[in-house]
Amino acid sequence: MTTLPEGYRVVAVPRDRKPEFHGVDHLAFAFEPDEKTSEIVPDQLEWDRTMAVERPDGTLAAVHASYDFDLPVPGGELACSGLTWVGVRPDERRRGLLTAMIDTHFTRSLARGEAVSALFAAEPAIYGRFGYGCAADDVRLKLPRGAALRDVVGSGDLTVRFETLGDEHADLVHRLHVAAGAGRPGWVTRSSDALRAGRVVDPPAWRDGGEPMRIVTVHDPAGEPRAYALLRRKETWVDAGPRYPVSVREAVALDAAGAHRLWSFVLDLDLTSDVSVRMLAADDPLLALLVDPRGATPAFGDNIWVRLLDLPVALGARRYSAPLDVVVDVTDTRVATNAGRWRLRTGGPDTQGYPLTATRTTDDVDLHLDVRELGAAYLGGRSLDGYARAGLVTERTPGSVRAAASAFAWPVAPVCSWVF
Ligand SMILES: CC(=O)SCCNC(=O)CCNC(=O)[C@H](O)C(C)(C)COP(=O)(O)OP(=O)(O)OC[C@H]1O[C@@H](n2cnc3c(N)ncnc32)[C@H](O)[C@@H]1OP(=O)(O)O
Repeated sequence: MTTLPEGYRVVAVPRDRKPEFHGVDHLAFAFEPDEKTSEIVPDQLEWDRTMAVERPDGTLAAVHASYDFDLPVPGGELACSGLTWVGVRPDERRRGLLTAMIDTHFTRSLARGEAVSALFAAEPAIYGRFGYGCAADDVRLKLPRGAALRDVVGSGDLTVRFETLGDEHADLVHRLHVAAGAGRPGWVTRSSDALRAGRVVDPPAWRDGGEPMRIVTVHDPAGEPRAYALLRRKETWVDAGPRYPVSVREAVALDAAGAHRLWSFVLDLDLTSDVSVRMLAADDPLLALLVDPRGATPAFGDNIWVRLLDLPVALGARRYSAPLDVVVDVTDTRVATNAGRWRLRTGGPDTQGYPLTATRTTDDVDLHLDVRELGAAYLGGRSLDGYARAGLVTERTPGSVRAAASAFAWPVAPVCSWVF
């Protein structure tokens, strides 16, 4: 049932309505790109996945879009609808427009065979009500210049290049990004040429007084790239001398030696005082290598949010860390086909872990939970046991929460390294 005001309707937005689509987003997010920025930044939207709410007079009141992604999950991956560009005109807020768009998004995603949706939340209070669970934390650091790292064998054999980031780096960045994230749940890669190109653009308006974006690449003795960081320094002088901050947009490494060489270089740039980096996995090698992690003032924030749209397909697409046989009673107020009792039973393990089948059942319930908590636990980085302690998962059969928590947990921490 639509929540829209009378006369409003959800419509698809073709590319020739791009200025109107962008116009709503500019009002919602309070920005207006200059001409040069619009020229430089590629159009990353997929125009068969752009939707809006149209007012009775034919103008647009709200927009959203999605990307066609493959979401890496523990031991596998599956088709995922990456919700993005959600915006409602300020004078149309709190009239149910987002709610209507979410229902459209779910219906269209399911029709395309996308069993999950994922997003980054502009504000964390928005999406839980729609069944999205925050499935990963990321770590943010502010490292003092010269922060010491533990030794890694082979780091000294690697060489570093420092260049201005340009279109010519798009391929290298994409290749290393894909390879470095192999096996990491949540590590969505840039799935189109436009998204790949968008990662290496740097319009002057984005620089906030800093230098153009640079790229540090680390190479093995054969010249093959092993790691990169995209970063910007900002010229800053105080009475005591230079205090340039360094801001890292993204840093990935294929192995420990690459990570060590990369960070050794980035942490030792002349004139600088500190290095800020965001969106690291909770088990990123940098955190293990730091001699004084406390000195890096670690903070964490919500990273990727996941929504199960087709429960049996989604749960069947990943692997599990331990055998499991439980009956869960799932509440889902928006996708009725997910709600109710499911038996989750694993089969014999393969090389990735234990496969699982979710089947309808009328057997007694072992535990109750909402689809939001299932989404949060889906990538293996959030504990169902922790949610039970918070009263968000209810155990009927003693031991069932612990069993489910052990099975859903995964040894590699989930994270997505970029906001889509
Ligand atoms: C994936 C992404 O793209 S994230 C980007 C999201 N966009 C933005 O933050 C841009 C600025 N904000 C907006 O455009 C809008 O305010 C939106 C999209 C956040 C919400 O759109 P609305 O049409 O106002 O939402 P809608 O009226 O459907 O609200 C549904 C419910 O969510 C609640 N809600 C909506 N936005 C928020 C919020 N930012 N914080 C807390 N609650 C919220 C509403 O109060 C309402 O609650 P209720 O059902 O208890 O009454």
